[in-house]
Amino acid sequence: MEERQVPQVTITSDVGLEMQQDDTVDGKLSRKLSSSSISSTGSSTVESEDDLLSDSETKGIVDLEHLVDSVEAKPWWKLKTIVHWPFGATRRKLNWVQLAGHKGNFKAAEQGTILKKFSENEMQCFEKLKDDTMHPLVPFYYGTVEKDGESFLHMTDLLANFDLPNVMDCKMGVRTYLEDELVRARERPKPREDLYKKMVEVDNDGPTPQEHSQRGVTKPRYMQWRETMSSTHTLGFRIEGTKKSDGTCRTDFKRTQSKQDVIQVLKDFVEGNVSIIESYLSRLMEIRRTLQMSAFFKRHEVIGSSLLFIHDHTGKAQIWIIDFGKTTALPEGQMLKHNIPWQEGNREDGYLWGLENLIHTLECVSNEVSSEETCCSVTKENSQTTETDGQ
Ligand SMILES: Nc1ncnc2c1ncn2[C@@H]1O[C@H](COP(=O)(O)OP(=O)(O)OP(=O)(O)O)[C@@H](O)[C@H]1O
Ligand SMILES: O=P(O)(O)O[C@@H]1[C@H](O)[C@H](O)[C@@H](OP(=O)(O)O)[C@H](OP(=O)(O)O)[C@H]1O
Repeated sequence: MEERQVPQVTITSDVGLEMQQDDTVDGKLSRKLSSSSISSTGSSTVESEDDLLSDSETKGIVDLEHLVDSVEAKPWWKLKTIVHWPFGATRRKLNWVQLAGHKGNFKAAEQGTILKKFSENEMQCFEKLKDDTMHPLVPFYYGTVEKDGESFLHMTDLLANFDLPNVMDCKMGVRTYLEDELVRARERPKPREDLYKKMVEVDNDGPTPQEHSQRGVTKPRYMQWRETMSSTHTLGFRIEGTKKSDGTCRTDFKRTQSKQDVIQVLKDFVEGNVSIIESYLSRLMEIRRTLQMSAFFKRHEVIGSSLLFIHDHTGKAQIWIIDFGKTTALPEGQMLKHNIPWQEGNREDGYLWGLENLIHTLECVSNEVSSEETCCSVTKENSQTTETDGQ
């Protein structure tokens, strides 16, 4: 698969953002996304499908606009829920990568924090998560901030404590759209040309003859196609993107479907480092334990949420649960199992089933890497024996 150089984005607290390389995202010129492309913030539930635009250039290294005018200048925002705000900021550098989602959704903030475009739904999730066992698994949430009528969610930048981090976004669950979206599309089908184009780019045989002739596909149809093309359908998770410390960034995993293909991507991501794999495995098991105990998790349909894997050369490896834009509360008294098949109406998301498969897939990576190491050391020993024999 194609690998692209990642432009280094340097963010400083006093001078804002400096691009050290060219302003490209996945090899194309980055551009501002239409403000209507905010469906990931949860607002798609109230918009008709044709109000939404999509952007195939949304993933990769992003030009994070810094909203702080200067360290000395009076900050423009109004903190609604202040937990902690380190105003005595010092100059810092940050290489930031956005592996999924919509471009323009994130802004740089001070000292290890970022701002994400406000979504009422996600905000409510963060508020509820404060009192849940899942709290240590999600970015720390500081509250909302406002600027010129635009609101943001202020949270920990999970990359901040890593040195040249390797990052991977893994979208969890067997379903990536809300049941509501399906109902709306059925009542008022709105074929979208942008989604049609994205589909054709990957597979010209993807659209039906009718979709070809109208040059449009509906959102759920596109999302379902994405699920079946990738491992979402078969494994309950899919890799959205990876960025490695050497600067290579890959977001072209739309056809990464088989377990063996996923193993290959994971292996490449961890570069055969057994200790990193072990750290990730133990964190995944901790996540599984925590989710099984979480009241929040039981009472929410978790759609489109990702596990963000981060490790660096120091051996530090961690995973967090991110993106609650489409995580929605169930009616009072209803609970989900998260590991049974989805049937329209039951709102099951297959999250725990996907997590189980992800753990198993990573264990396969561990086994493969270990057996390659054993195989290598046996080969080495043999060649040493041969060399000695030959002397
Ligand atoms: N707290 C964080 N710290 C560091 N990186 C983050 C954080 N939150 C998100 N990211 C980066 O941004 C990407 C997109 O995040 P997220 O999924 O929250 O955005 P989104 O626009 O809601 O996405 P989608 O449209 O898929 O719902 C992630 O893949 C990750 O690379
Ligand atoms: O990964 P792709 O192939 O680029 O497809 C996008 C991806 O599935 C996003 O998760 C989705 O946003 P939501 O999760 O917010 O629905 C977006 O919908 P959109 O085009 O309506 O924004 C899709 O276009």
